[in-house]
Amino acid sequence: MTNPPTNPSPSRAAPPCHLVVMGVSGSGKSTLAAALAEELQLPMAEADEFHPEANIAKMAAQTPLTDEDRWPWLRALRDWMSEQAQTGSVITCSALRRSYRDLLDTAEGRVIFLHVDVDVPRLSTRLAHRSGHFMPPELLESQLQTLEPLDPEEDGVRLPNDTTIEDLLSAARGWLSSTRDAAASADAAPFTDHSTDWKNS
Ligand SMILES: Nc1ncnc2c1ncn2[C@@H]1O[C@H](COP(=O)(O)OP(=O)(O)OP(=O)(O)O)[C@@H](O)[C@H]1O
Ligand SMILES: O=C(O)[C@H](O)[C@@H](O)[C@H](O)[C@H](O)CO
Repeated sequence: MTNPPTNPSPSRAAPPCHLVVMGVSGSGKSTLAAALAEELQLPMAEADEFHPEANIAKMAAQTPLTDEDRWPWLRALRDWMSEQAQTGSVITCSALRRSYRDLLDTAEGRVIFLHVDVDVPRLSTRLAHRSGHFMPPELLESQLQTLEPLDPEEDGVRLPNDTTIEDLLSAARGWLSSTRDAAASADAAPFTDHSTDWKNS
């Protein structure tokens, strides 16, 4: 994870937001989250960094995590998000079930879910070509079975990642701009954008 920016903009007036980049293993969460954190100059954390060693060992041994394995991990992540309430944050977290997202949503500040979604053949290919990651492709089936897509009343959006990473980033920018504009017109912009103009970049 990275530390909060040391020189946050003094003009930051809008309520900060937490962007939870969610989805199954290998969907592209880290790729998107890193790009957004850089553009928005927000602190970023990878949920994998919050797993106890026992969880990592379990997954590496091709055993899916249970709810009981996940609750303490999700609470630790939620607490980190609350610590970033002054700036907002970007985090990667599978957040597969609605109940997991509801827990994360108790962090201080607005919590937005960006669901990175990839069709299964592409996902399998990308995972097969990935190396140096503890998560085995054999757990993909369990990830897909556990995944509960965003409900309409949840604060967030599904972003397909079936083409290029640039397309994914562009879709995320577009949706975040529109939700920012909607919130601004209700006098509650969701976050301060530090890039020059990310709508047109
Ligand atoms: N649009 C894309 N086109 C091609 N490759 C992609 C695309 N998006 C992601 N990838 C690749 O797919 C792999 C998985 O991406 P990434 O690590 O970002 O996923 P993740 O959801 O963070 O995975 P995990 O949860 O298992 O850590 C990486 O090798 C990444 O470079
Ligand atoms: O809820 C889970 O089962 C875990 O978060 C997994 O999704 C992995 O940690 C991650 O995908 C690997 O990077």
